[in-house]
Amino acid sequence: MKIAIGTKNPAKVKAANLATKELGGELLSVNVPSGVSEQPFSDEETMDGALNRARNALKETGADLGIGLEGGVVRTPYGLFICNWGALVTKAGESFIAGGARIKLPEEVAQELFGGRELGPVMDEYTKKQDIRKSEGAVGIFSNGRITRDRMFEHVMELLIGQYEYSKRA
Ligand SMILES: O=P(O)(O)OP(=O)(O)OP(=O)(O)OC[C@H]1O[C@@H](n2cnc3c(O)ncnc32)[C@H](O)[C@@H]1O
Ligand SMILES: [Mg+2]
Repeated sequence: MKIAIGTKNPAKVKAANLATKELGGELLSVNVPSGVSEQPFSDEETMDGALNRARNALKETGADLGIGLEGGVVRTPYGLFICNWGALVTKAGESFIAGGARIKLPEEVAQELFGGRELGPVMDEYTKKQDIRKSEGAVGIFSNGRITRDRMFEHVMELLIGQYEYSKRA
């Protein structure tokens, strides 16, 4: 079985390794367009991004399964929260979707996003570190390291793999 993930981001690829561990086969990673803005601003847009990445990864590689993981933000009455969505699509055209953990962004970070900036560079500036999005992520920083971005996406992967398995049960 060939499984393709639509990104080269190491935090996402690390999480996607769970698919080959659980289902067997090999993992391919390819950079594909998400078809949504660089900084998705709603659940719907972030879900679309995840699905597009999964479908594009499948198309690009001819794999059996395609995976897309996408990060975004959502406005709530309690502030701006990060949101995360994953999609798994099969060659036969089935698709599964699952969501990940949410955590509120500090007001000063949220203001930068409302100003049109992307979370990735804003987080690097805020933490004075480089490429936070490829390691612990905003979720790791603001949860004091308890839930890192790869672990958060691993949880999404468990939900995707589980739904796929459930659909195949005898
Ligand atoms: O290479 P890709 O797969 O695009 O990985 P990415 O880190 O850019 O991830 P997304 O496109 O899914 O995320 C959309 C935007 O939100 C940023 N982002 C999302 N989650 C983040 C996190 O946990 N920490 C830092 N930046 C994050 C990210 O850098 C983008 O600007
Ligand atoms: Mg991106």
